[in-house]
Amino acid sequence: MEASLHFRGVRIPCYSRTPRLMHLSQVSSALSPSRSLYAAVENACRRSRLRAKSEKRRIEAVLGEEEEEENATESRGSDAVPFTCVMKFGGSSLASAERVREIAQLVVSFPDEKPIIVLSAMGKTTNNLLLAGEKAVSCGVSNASEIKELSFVKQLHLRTVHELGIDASVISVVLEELEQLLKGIAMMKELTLRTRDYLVSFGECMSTRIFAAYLNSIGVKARQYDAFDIGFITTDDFTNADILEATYPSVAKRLYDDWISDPAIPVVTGFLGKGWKTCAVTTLGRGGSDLTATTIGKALGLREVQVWKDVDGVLTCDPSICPVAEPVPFLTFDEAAELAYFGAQVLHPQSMRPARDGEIPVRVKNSYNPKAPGTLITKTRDMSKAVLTSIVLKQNVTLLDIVSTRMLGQVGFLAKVFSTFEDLGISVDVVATSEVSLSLTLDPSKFWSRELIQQELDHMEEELEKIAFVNLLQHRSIISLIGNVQYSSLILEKAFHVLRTNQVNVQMISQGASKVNISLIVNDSEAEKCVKALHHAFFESGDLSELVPEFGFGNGSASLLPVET
Ligand SMILES: Nc1ncnc2c1ncn2[C@@H]1O[C@H](COP(=O)(O)OP(=O)(O)O)[C@@H](O)[C@H]1O
Ligand SMILES: N[C@@H](CC(=O)OP(=O)(O)O)C(=O)O
Repeated sequence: MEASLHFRGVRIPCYSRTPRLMHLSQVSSALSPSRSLYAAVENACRRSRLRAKSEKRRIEAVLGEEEEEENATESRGSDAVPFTCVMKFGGSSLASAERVREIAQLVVSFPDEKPIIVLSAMGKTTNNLLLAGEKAVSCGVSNASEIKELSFVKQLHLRTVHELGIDASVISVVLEELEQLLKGIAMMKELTLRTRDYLVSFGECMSTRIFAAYLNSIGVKARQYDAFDIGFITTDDFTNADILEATYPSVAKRLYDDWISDPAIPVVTGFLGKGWKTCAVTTLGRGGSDLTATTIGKALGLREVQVWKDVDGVLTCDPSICPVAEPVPFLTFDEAAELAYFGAQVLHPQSMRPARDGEIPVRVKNSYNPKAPGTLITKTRDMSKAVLTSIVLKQNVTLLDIVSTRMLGQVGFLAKVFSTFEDLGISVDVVATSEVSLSLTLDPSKFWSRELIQQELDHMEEELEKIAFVNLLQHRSIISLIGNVQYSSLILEKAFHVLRTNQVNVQMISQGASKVNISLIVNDSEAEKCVKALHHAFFESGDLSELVPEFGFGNGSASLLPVET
């Protein structure tokens, strides 16, 4: 089993190099300032570092020239690279032939850009493939071809190629293979995580083949790439793989070399990689194409990564909860990462990491409304007039209260608790602690990771009960207030006023040393009501500036909008 450590939904694998280890130490400072907790985190870091070193040696042995290639990439420099940006289009932008046409027009409407295109699967293809796989397990081989979701996927793609006037042969082999795979699953009567990744990969493999063929058919030279064939090397954690450092030089070299020998717009599958030990297709977790895009951006040192969505940028709240949510014009990588970790579906939780490391600006745009300015995510921004940026809701989390069974001052209590989580591979989101007690949240839905099922929760409880009294509370929600924690008193005062008015009792609060996030834990049943009320108070009533003397009076909510640096 691969050793790994989870904090705040972030998996820190043993392969990691410095950036992720640094992230862990940043996370440690986000926790309440308890020495024992720091010690626990430090120990975990040390263990992880040692493992990372040995893994690094193994990877380098496998990949041989990694360092040389890295230097070669650096010396090429961004000026010499024939690409200026990544343009990533998600499933919501690619739901039909008409949308494919519009996206192609959008790509060519920026003549100054030399893009690398990253695509997700069309529409709801990934969900349909997953459902088809689940049905195949129990439907019997002779019925596998008739699975409703398979027919839906087939029809969508065949109709699309037909309507675009391109040859169906670009996807017919892929579709045949897909059907064979479902028959195989039906025969085996099981769907492993590895097979599940292979199954969903057909979505991105088809959308990119169709898009590249369409660009070529309208006279725009394009070349399709499967990410797993061009150097996207990942851990072997199927359904939630991590990109390994070796990916950056490999991908840069392949795209660059191909361009030099035969220039064409690259159209790359998002979401997919190749496990470094198994060599099997892996996926980067749901919504992982954003991460593919920022990885390519960093690999080639590009000017910008654009992620095209179906909303006008990152919004002040999930629009399905608050339809009046407004776009946030500017964000820092830290704010965007926090927003994504804490459940804002608009960005993949890990996607900011390569962008932050490579300092590549990320622009979130609306493919249905390209003129809208969107959200620009950069390393820094002027925070002097920013109070609250966005409210994020993560539902169905589990709250765990742990109280040491020993006396006050017991050495190593927190270290033991955290090593239990490490051993069980359980991800911790929010933590509040005193010397002998600890409250934390776990995310059982973990849609970008394996399921934390009841059995695992029971096992965890059993382990922790060896050293502590444990109280497990399910169906809780984390409301994250992303913004300028310099104004935390103001934010908290207002938030608590709203919650008190709505007769909601906050069960846990965590601000820690994070500069951008205050988390409040409430019951699931009250969560949406709270978010709506908070959004109304912070973003719809427009009087927040009056509470911040240095902002001056009477500026209204507009004065709270961030200013680009
Ligand atoms: N804070 C938020 N800002 C913007 N969109 C959000 C936010 N929270 C949730 N969403 C949802 O995220 C969706 C966009 O993300 P996603 O579906 O992953 O796009 P794509 O599939 O095109 O990559 C939006 O349609 C919106 O409903
Ligand atoms: N198709 C994959 C990967 C992805 O990134 O999708 P989207 O960009 O549509 O969220 C998924 O549905 O998870």
